[in-house]
Amino acid sequence: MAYSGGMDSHVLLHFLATHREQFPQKIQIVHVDHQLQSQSAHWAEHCRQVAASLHMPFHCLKVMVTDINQSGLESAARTARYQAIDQLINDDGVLLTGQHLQDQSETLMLQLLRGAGNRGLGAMKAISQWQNLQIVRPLLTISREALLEYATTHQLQWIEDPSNQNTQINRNFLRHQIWPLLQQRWPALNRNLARSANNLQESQILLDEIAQEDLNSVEADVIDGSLNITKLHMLSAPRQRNVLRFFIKQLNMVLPSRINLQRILTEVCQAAVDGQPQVSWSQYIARRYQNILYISTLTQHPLTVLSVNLIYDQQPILLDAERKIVWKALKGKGIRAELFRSGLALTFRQGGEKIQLSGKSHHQSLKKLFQEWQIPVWQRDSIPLLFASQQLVAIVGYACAETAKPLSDETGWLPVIEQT
Ligand SMILES: Nc1ncnc2c1ncn2[C@@H]1O[C@H](COP(=O)(O)OP(=O)(O)OP(=O)(O)O)[C@@H](O)[C@H]1O
Repeated sequence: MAYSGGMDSHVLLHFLATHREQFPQKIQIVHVDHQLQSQSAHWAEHCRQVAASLHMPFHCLKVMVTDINQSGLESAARTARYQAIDQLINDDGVLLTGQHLQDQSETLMLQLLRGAGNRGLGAMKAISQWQNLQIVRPLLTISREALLEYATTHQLQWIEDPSNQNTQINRNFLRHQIWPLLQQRWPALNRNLARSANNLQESQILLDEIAQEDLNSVEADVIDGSLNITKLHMLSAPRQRNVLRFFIKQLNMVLPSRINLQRILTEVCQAAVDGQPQVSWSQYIARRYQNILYISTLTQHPLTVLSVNLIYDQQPILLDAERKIVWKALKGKGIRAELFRSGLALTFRQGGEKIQLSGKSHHQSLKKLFQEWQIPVWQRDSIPLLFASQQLVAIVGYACAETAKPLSDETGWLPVIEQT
């Protein structure tokens, strides 16, 4: 469980420690030292002592908080914290955190103030996923007053982080300046707002169910990051936006702003078929090739493979951070073993390449083949090519040459691209 040293997570820690025999899994305590304040090492020590006094296993992880400009300090610290904890927890472990009812209602209000859509307004889920990390929030329906009562009854000693008083931070401004006033008028404020968040979470489930159906109808392919634009246009405008957002989330990408989402739908999807419109956001890009919308990560094409001069065996070859070439042994197909003896050269398109494809009697230009296979223009330069004695013998992932083929009862080697 994530223990900041603050009151809420201290209550959770104390409850878990005093009821540990009721939990089948072993509970461990993790504190993250963000190193953002001068006292942070003292807090870490305080947390270690509290955990030791309750005989709980304790880990302290030090992190560097970066990328503050884009997301704000609170969010950058959270990302660094989750990344560090994710490294610590096993695949079957879950992380318990101490957010409570007021945290939930404040989150809803903060999302409302930034003009969030349905998903953001659903605020925090009792069980959610951050990359591979499963996060459980057992206190989400419990009021801060009830937690304070527990902490006082058990004489807990917690840390008051001075930055919690800084009303330059939006959440603190709401908490200290706005909430007391609202609560005077609406004593059930937190429960009511949390109920709204729950209702919105439920609406989101329905929207996701619709998006899931629509994903099939637009022939979305998560491996390629592609979908069919004609099919997309058969949906109503809100459904187009809904399915596109859902798809981008499935690709594990940051969602574009509403404006950029709309630009994808108008500028990219409605452009002339031969146009090359694109919209980029964060490190992602949406492009169109013919009738297909492609959404991908903007990667610099690394030419590291050029350091692999010649290939003599069927070992996997690392192309870049995401791709490798592996060899599939097949009877009568691919590249015959003998060609490896003098070495295969691996490179990318330079222009003017020709190949006689397996089963064909004539040569065709690579450019024509790429067009015929409808390979998006921007992907063409990153398709690995294999040469044997200056002759193109394989367009990796697509086809091999007739001249490289083994005899029908001989084993050949088919180069295939896999994710690393
Ligand atoms: N430095 C940290 N180390 C470990 N867990 C943390 C840390 N900061 C926050 N958390 C976890 O995230 C939850 C929410 O964080 P938030 O910043 O809202 O709380 P806090 O005011 O710092 O602490 P608390 O919620 O314990 O009073 C905490 O309850 C705790 O479980």
